[in-house]
Amino acid sequence: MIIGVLALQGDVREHLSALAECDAIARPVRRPEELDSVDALVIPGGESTTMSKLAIDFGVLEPLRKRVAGGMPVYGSCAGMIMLATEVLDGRPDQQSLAGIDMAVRRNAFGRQVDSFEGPVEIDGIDGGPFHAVFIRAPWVESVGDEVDVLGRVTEGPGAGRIVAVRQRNLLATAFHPELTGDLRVHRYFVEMARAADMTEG
Ligand SMILES: NC(=O)CC[C@H](N)C(=O)O
Repeated sequence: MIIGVLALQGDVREHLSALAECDAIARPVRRPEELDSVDALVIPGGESTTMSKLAIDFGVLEPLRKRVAGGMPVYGSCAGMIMLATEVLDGRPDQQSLAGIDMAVRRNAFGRQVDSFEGPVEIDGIDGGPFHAVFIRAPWVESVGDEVDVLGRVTEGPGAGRIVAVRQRNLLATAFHPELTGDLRVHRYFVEMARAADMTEG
């Protein structure tokens, strides 16, 4: 099983090394044929408006939408979470998303008060205590549909109570950046998700 990291823009290298540390085979994905050769995908943090524009330029937006709709396991962090949402609030009018997770996310939601902050986030299904979550011009999830599992919320500071980790079937998203803190638990969780999906597909 090979996990791709969407490498149009953003913190690609950090995700590749986190996945390697989880003993997963990982490689960057930019073009449709590279997407065809992976079984699962990580969409990194960065800037969702730029990423969506580059996805169109590289001809990979529609292929990505098809893979997401077809059940490929995807993990999106921060800008990646925005890319996975069905609805983007405070987005650019021409911003495109992959419409995988039935949720409305608000871009730069915490940023009205502070650019970045760090705090503890407990994630359902991941043991070992709360994450030290790093939020950088992060979105939060404003609302979710019935099929979405809320996995984590901010517990303190600006936006306490806001949803910042969700899962819908094979799609996982966090508003924070576990690839920046050396805590591999979210990546391990995703690698397990991807392996389980790979097994059921045969
Ligand atoms: N760290 C991040 O990924 C920031 C996300 C960025 N604010 C966006 O709108 O895409």
